[in-house]
Order: sequence, then structure tokens, then C-alpha cells
Amino acid sequence: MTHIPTLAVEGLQTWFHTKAGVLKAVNGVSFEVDRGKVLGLVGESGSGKTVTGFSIIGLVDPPGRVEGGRILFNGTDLARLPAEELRQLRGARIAMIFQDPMMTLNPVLRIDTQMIEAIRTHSNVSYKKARSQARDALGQVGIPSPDERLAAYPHQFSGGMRQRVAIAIALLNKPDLIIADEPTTALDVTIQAQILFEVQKLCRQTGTALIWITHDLSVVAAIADEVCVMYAGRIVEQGVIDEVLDRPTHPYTQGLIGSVPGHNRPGSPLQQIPGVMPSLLTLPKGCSFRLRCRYADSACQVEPEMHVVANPYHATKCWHPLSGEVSHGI
Ligand SMILES: Nc1ncnc2c1ncn2[C@@H]1O[C@H](COP(=O)(O)OP(=O)(O)OP(=O)(O)O)[C@@H](O)[C@H]1O
Repeated sequence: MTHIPTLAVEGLQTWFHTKAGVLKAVNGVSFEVDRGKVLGLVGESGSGKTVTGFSIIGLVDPPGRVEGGRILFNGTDLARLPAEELRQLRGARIAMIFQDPMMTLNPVLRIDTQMIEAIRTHSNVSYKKARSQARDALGQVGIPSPDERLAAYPHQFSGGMRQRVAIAIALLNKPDLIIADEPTTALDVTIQAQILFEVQKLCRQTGTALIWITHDLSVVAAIADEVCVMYAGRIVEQGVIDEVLDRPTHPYTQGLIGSVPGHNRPGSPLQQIPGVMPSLLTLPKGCSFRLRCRYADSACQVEPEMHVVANPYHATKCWHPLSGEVSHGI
């Protein structure tokens, strides 16, 4: 029997029909994520990471629209699912964690009210059982004295603790898939590391597939099994995390790694990728990175196909893949 991954995104295209023209925010993106695995989606601001996450969960609003591709969740295409069925999957089988926990939390309701409702909407358990599940969930994400904290309102938590509550809510119904969009970016580095570790552990325990969206390669290195590097609405390189970080083949990935502090000798200057990302309204013909790429030549005026360059899985969308190991401190 063929293996069906938790999520298989195939050739996803999500475009915004703006007054200035068609903005191709996601332009033919494909990846898979399986039970208990973590996929890091990394790229600079505006590369299409959030729109990819929103497309999967059905939260793209007009003038945006999923134009093409398939979003296979346990084999069912979410892109073609009626809105009501998709709504039912959200919160039950698929959850999202946002950068701002107040996207999840209701400021005027106590935490216990919110958590118990989240549990009882999707499963037929008593109030008492739901309350005890809620208390356990707070404990699992490292909230001290969870019994007492259940009665608190969101504003009575610190930023880090509030995000932990939002994460506990996302994990409540043991979803098959969680999409986390920069949930730790606003937090202190130590708290960020604790939260990454806890979420990864819980997802492995429950078999939840996790997509972690970030612009920070060190976060991806800490949490992900596989990584997709996004640039201008496309994935330009993807594969097993150590393969991609140690032997990046796409000049953009090399540039990203070079711009992380501590990538080589201490004290050496950071390398910035010269130039800026092209407008998604007027993408250049061929490889979208070619105008910033020092290896670009006439071949790059044709869009390269994603092709496998190594095993364990490692694929690149470049006509001139680089080879060799890079030193980095990520
Ligand atoms: N509602 C919208 N209308 C028009 N364009 C949009 C809309 N939402 C997003 N976009 C555009 O889609 C592109 C991709 O945005 P997206 O938020 O996915 O990037 P990102 O990689 O997540 O960046 P960031 O890290 O800054 O959130 C951007 O050019 C953005 O301006």
C-alpha cells in the first residue's frame, strides 16, 4: 500500500488580485510533512511563508485565492473541500499558532472557559474531564501551578506564558497537523529555546506533523527534521535539515546561511545578500533569484526544475548547484 503523508502540498499557487496586478505570493510550492515530523519553512520577509500556511488552513481572504495545486491532508484535497468541512477540521485535526497569541485567545474570557470550550466543541467529554485535560495541557507546556492559572485572564500572563497558553490550546485535541507562524519570534532567546523544545517533544509524542514558519535559520536548525527555503513565492531548496545547512546548493540558501551571525570565524563581518527580492507583481523570467545571483548566466532565464542532488533527501531549484560543505555556527 502506498504511504499517505499527513500533508502533501503539490504545486500550490496562491495569488492576490490587486489593483496593481496579479501578485503571485505562492507560485508552485510542493512539500510533504509526516506524522511526528517537523518541517521548517524559512525565507526572508515577503517570500510567501505565511500565505502558504494560510492557504493550507483555508484562511486566505479576497483578493487572495488558491489558484492551483493540491493540498492533500491525509489524502483529502483541502483546496476542494467545502468551507464548512474545512472549518470543522480547523481546531480539531489542524491547528494554527500565530506570532501574536491574542489571535488565538479571547481577552475577555478566562483561560479555563476558552480551553474547555475548545475541547468540548470537538469531543464529547464532561466539563470536569475537559477541565482536567486543560490543566494537564497547561502543565505540559511548562506553565507553573496550572490549576490556579486556569482561572486567569490572558492579560494576567507574561508574553511568553501567553504564547504557551496559545500553544497548549493548539495541542489540546491532539491535531494531526499544526502550522506555527513565527510563534517565538517576539520572545526572549532562552524562552524561545524552551518553547521550541517542548513543542517538538509534544508533537513527537502525539504524532502531530508540525510546520514551523520562521525567517530564522537557527530556529529551523533547533526544531526541524526537514527544511524548505522559500524565495519570492517559490521553494528554491529543500531537504533533510543537516544536508541543507551543511551542504547548501542554492546560492540563496548559501547567502541566508552567510547572513547568520557566527557562520564562520568569530568577529568576521556578516555577509549580506546584495540587492532586494523582486516584486511579486513583476517577477523576472526564469529563476527568480537570478538578478541577485553571482553565478547567473543565460541558462537562468529559463526557470529551473526542482531536482534531487543528494540522498538523504536534498533537492534544489538551480541550474548551477554549488557543492561542498560550508562552515556555520547555526
Ligand atoms: N491581503 C493581501 N493582499 C495583497 N498582498 C498580500 C496580502 N497578504 C499578503 N500579501 C503579499 O504576499 C506576499 C507574501 O507575503 P507573506 O506574508 O506570505 O510573506 P512572509 O514570507 O510570511 O513574510 P513575513 O515574514 O514578513 O510575514 C507579500 O508580497 C505580501 O505583500
